Amino acid sequence: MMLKQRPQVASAGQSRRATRSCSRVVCSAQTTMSGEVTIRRRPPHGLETQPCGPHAFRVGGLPDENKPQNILEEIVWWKAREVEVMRDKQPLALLQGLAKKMDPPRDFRAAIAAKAKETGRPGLIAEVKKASPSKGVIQPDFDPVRIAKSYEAGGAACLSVLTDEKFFQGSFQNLTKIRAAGVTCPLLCKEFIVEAYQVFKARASGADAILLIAAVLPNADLAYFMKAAQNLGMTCLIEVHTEGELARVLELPDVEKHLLGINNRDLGTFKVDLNVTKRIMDSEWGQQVKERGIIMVGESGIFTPEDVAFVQQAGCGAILVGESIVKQGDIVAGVKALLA
Ligand SMILES: O=P(O)(O)OC[C@@H](O)[C@@H](O)c1c[nH]c2ccccc12
Repeated sequence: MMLKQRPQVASAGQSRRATRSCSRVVCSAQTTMSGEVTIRRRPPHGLETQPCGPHAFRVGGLPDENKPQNILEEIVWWKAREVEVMRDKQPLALLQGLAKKMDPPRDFRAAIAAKAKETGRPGLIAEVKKASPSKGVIQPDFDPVRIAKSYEAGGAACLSVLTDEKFFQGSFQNLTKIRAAGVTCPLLCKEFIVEAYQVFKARASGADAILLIAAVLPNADLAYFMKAAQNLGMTCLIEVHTEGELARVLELPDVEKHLLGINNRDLGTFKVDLNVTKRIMDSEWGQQVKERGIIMVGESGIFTPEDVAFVQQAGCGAILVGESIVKQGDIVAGVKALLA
């Protein structure tokens, strides 16, 4: 099959100008087509200038460009520090040893494909989610193991477990606990991965799959983390939010062996719009996803069976759902109703 050309990517000079002219918001028109990474991995004047990490020391009075442009950038800057601290407590060599001793990972992609085939509906990745930066606490009565078991009983194909502590009130221990409780669904480690260290941490905590965010990671990093995950037997869910990002990630080697996802939530503005999935799947890049048989996951803002039908119609073979099911009194019934 002929691979079509990627949309024009703005030159480095153009994109620097664009970043400066819209400092605090993500420039949707610009990023929709280019697919270039606009998230900066470090504050321009260094991590010591940020209120992140365990060190109270902080340089004040610096220019605005040293403030994160949106929540995603703030999270990524925090992660840089968090990983340093984790590495001090648990060196990589130790983690690699632990990862080796784990039971082999389960096939995340196959579980989704099998469930979709069995039910004729998109395979559900049900998210164990206590809180989020946009909604605050979603489920105050948060028992991760009870929630995970209910998701499985309700018919989820796979589970997603948020491990970020600061912004989502999750933890790696939740992942470990859910795995130890005998849940058989494959587990996705929902983390903001910026270092290979976190890939090993995910596997050592019992994950079968990891999330990689195209808005944060250029293709060289995505390819590297995909290799690291593959070497450990894990699958990747590569998340995009624009046509340009999709065009870019479709060039990654072996991408068919993994999953792609479209996040309906703009992580710059928190706006959720299911039409993002429809628009991207209707583009020539969405067409390519269908032709190459890649499983696309519709992510975020899915509340009703009509929403499920809408993203299925758009071409999604799977859905990633948190809020609408985690806040149900009867989670088993809630999952069944969503998939009805
Ligand atoms: O709670 P919702 O709207 O159903 O969304 C779930 C999931 O898609 C969302 O939590 C998510 C999608 N991509 C992410 C990346 C990081 C953190 C969280 C996410």
